[in-house]
Amino acid sequence: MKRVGFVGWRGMVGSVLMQRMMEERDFDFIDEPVFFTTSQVGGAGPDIGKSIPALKDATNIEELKTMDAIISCQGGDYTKEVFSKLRESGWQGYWIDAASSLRMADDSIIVLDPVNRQVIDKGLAAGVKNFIGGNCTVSLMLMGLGGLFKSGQIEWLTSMTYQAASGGGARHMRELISQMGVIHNSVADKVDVNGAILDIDKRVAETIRGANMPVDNFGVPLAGSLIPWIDVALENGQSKEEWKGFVETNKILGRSESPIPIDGTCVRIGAMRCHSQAFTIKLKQNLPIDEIEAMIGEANDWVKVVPNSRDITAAELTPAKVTGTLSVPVGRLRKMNMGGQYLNAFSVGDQLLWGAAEPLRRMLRILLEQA
Ligand SMILES: NC(=O)C1=CN([C@@H]2O[C@H](COP(=O)(O)OP(=O)(O)OC[C@H]3O[C@@H](n4cnc5c(N)ncnc54)[C@H](OP(=O)(O)O)[C@@H]3O)[C@@H](O)[C@H]2O)C=CC1
Ligand SMILES: N[C@@H](CC(=O)OP(=O)(O)O)C(=O)O
Repeated sequence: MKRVGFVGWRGMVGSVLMQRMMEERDFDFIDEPVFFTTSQVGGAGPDIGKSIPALKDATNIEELKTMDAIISCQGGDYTKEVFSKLRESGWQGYWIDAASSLRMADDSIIVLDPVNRQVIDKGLAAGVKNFIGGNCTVSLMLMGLGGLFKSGQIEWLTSMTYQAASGGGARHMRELISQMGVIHNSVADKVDVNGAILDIDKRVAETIRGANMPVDNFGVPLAGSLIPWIDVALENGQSKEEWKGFVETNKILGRSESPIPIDGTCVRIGAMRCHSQAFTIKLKQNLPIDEIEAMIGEANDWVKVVPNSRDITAAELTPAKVTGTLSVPVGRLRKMNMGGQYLNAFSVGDQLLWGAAEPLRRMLRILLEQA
């Protein structure tokens, strides 16, 4: 692969992508990395340990056309503005994208190679050129429960999510921290000197509801609260985030013709960058728990079964533990009161790594290694 273009490399997802590409020495496989920008044309690109040209205009189709592959973490608006013009110009290169805009298009594949490498390979052989990263909750669910999906044991599944602030972008992460600070400041004189808890609680509640809470990005307080709605509303009452759980999962698994029913409620909580999910899984058979644990744990190198005991769960199955790592722990595995075919599970994963940047990085690497 001679020339690879990078768009959106300095954003939050793009920065994690750059970090991972450096760690894995992916740039060693690229003859000419070219960095683009929508705002800093002519400026300096990132330090990747080899010389690169000055930043190029990410909307210049003639420049983009000279790339063998382009990887974009710039966002859906950019993709909508540039992608079709680029294809209409006759460009035949590979397009790898973090944005959701092209995910459900017939000529694109949603990439998560530890789960759907066969779908990717088949697509490459058939000449598919568009490879899109999946929604973060979907990718993290499949990294965690991939073994159960692969075994064909899932009849249906619900996912109740606990999604981090980072899913909204960097400004949302900052706002969550500011909200936490405003809350603490409102009771600092009482909380640190053992003040009466009901007075503290009253002032905290007033602060959370008050005009001083910074809510420009979330629209409402998240710290000390939660938001049981992510993304826009659909006519059937689902949020778009909930809709993605069904359509994207089945597309990734290559079973859009005979889809597995999946639904749930997506909730924003005050974690920084780890999404957690609680699952109710209806199995096709009453399998023993140790068999289920083996299926889950053997599916890929990153999933880790956490024993269903309190201390290990509290230590291992949390955003605090997982953040910044590629590990995807799955725990709380137990049969439910509804019967032996009903399995409870809980997973945690970093939504900027497996949820966003890592599947893109690995797709680029697949292309680089086959070139
Ligand atoms: N956030 C998430 O969890 C996920 C996001 N995605 C997709 O990735 C896209 C990008 O998301 P995200 O990385 O959060 O977006 P960011 O807002 O962090 O970055 C997007 C672009 O904003 C520009 N920008 C302007 N000011 C700054 C600044 N101070 N620092 C860095 N960049 C700046 C950069 O473009 P330029 O250099 O051209 O100015 C950058 O590439 C999303 O729109 C979405 O489609 C996908 C999965 C998860
Ligand atoms: N919607 C996700 C983040 C995201 O960017 O999703 P998508 O790539 O499907 O637009 C969240 O808020 O947590």
